[in-house]
Amino acid sequence: MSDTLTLTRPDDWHLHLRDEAALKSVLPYTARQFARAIVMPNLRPPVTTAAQAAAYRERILAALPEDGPGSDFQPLMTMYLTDNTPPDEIKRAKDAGVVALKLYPAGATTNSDAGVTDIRKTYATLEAMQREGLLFLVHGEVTDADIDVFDREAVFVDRVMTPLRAAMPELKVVFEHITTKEAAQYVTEADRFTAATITPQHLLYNRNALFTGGLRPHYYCLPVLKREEHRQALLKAAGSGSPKFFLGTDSAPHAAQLKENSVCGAGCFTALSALELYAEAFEAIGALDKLDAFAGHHGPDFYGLPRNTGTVTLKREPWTLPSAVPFGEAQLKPLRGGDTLNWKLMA
Ligand SMILES: NC(=O)N[C@@H](CC(=O)O)C(=O)O
Ligand SMILES: [Zn+2]
Ligand SMILES: [Zn+2]
Repeated sequence: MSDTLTLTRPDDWHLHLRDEAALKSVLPYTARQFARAIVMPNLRPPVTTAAQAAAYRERILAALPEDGPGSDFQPLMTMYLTDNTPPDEIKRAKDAGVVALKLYPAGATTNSDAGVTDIRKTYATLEAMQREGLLFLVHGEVTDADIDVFDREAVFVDRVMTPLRAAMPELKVVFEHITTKEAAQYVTEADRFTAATITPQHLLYNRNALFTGGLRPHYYCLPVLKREEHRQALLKAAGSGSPKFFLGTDSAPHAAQLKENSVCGAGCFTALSALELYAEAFEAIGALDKLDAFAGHHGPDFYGLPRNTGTVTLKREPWTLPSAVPFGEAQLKPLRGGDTLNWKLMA
């Protein structure tokens, strides 16, 4: 049993950085752990144009430390797809360095009001993306009122993913933050144009974590945690070594007072200890040797980007995760805050 784990410098392929003071508070945590991250566009208002994405990238770069660790962090920008994103915006997006567009089914999650009401309305724009080589990142849940919250992802596979793949076979699609055995199986069996990200919380917890000793808002994210059989399927997929599965934390900060509220916002904040949490999950299934490729190879390979050079080191060294950190004027409570973690990322 090794006490040191050396990994290719990893990237986070699904991240929420927010904006302004919140951005300044959370960015250093990710910049310390990851070389690059795919930055989600669900700001208020959402990042729907190439110009907005370019401006957001400048605000992120301006919030980075000037030198030292994390100063070379690279944000990879995305745009928020709406029913009305014009196909000719895709060329402008590509020229502005945008790498992907994001599907939020209207009403599915945090800041998704401007999301897509019917994916068929966006097909002309998706065709332009397929042509230009931009990726399509999907929050894979249907939002129909008659579908049980726990079934939203499995129903999405049948109703949206399957027809989408048939209509747009060479569009690279990332099924984001998968949570079910149905999604894991779909991606496993799909061709090389389909991949998925998996979060640390969906590898470490099943839905019991939401209710242990009372309602636990900091474990609430979307798609919501599922039954143990689904967690097992995700662990199997992540630990399989398949290049279709890669790291995407979905670290999604919400002020503590909005999590610990009568209506709790969806999102788990994990940026502070992301690699440590993944190491814990991979170790639990005896797959630590698969973490390097999951965290550092499969993502850039699928996106068609170079792998990072350099390495990071995790040591088996217990440390206590802070129970809260500043978040602009507010406070932010990390998932597992106050707990002792067994792995520690070395500076
Ligand atoms: N995952 C979440 O629970 N929340 C994300 C949105 C998302 O990724 O769906 C957020 O922006 O807070
Ligand atoms: Zn999402
Ligand atoms: Zn997300």
